[in-house]
Amino acid sequence: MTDVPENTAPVALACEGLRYAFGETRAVDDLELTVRAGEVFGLLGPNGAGKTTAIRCITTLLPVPAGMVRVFGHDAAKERMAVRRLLGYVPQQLSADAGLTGRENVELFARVFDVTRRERADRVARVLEAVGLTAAADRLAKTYSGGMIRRLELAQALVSAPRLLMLDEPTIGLDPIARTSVWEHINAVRAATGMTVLVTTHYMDEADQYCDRVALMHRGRIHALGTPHELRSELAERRRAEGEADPGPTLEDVFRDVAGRGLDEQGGDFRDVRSTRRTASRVG
Ligand SMILES: Nc1ncnc2c1ncn2[C@@H]1O[C@H](COP(=O)(O)OP(=O)(O)OP(=O)(O)O)[C@@H](O)[C@H]1O
Repeated sequence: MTDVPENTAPVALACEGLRYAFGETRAVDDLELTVRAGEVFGLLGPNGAGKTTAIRCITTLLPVPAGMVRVFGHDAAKERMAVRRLLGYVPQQLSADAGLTGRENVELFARVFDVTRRERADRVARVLEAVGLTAAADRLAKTYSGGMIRRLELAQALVSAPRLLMLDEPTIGLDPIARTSVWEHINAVRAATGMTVLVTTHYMDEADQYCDRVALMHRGRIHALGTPHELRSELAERRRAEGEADPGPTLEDVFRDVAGRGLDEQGGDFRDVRSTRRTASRVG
């Protein structure tokens, strides 16, 4: 499905016919996606849908063997460094070093991203403040809770002042209070900077609450796309037409409707995701 939203903001991310296969497995299969500048865009889908693979292609960690990925007009296959400079990325795996303090962790990223020496201390202090870690900045990361680790990783990704922030399951394994806190910090930075956010999550309630638009991905492709409200309304409408009395479908109902039986076949159900992030428990 090609998406050209009415939103006239510049295109932050465009994937056209993106494909990536691991041997016989087509992890990403003709992916078409347009994310506008300033959006919080949710890429949803069951385990194995291809979300992480797509993110790795966009972040240039995997090549783009077929199709096109553009980040603010830069071709991810041909202009890898230009794309990397525009991106912040928080992967599913742990990216913070438990043996360093919060501040040292962020400083490391600032150096990797060539933040000038003159700017560095100030920039590091600002992102630590933006994620609510100023008071804990000089404690070792191994003393942090899972939620603090996630916010530290957010600070690491923010220190290069990215225009597109990519978050792969930023709240997995966190308690509801920590989840809310992570989202509040993401939203505050987005409001302050106009940054675009692409996020994957298995939590439909979060997607509904915090994403401007969502795409439901299944077997490498986008099967539904719109605002959470639009997707819920479409399903409600369809169910009414079929004579089904429905109190109002949730985004989870939409997800089940789209993915259908495929979920069971794959053995992956977003509600059954128990793959609690190792990082938080290991370090937190
Ligand atoms: N390194 C790899 N080698 C072989 N197959 C892989 C590899 N990484 C992913 N795959 C396969 O590619 C498909 C897409 O996986 P991917 O991790 O992108 O899905 P996902 O939507 O991010 O899943 P999850 O929600 O569990 O993170 C799956 O069938 C997966 O088994």
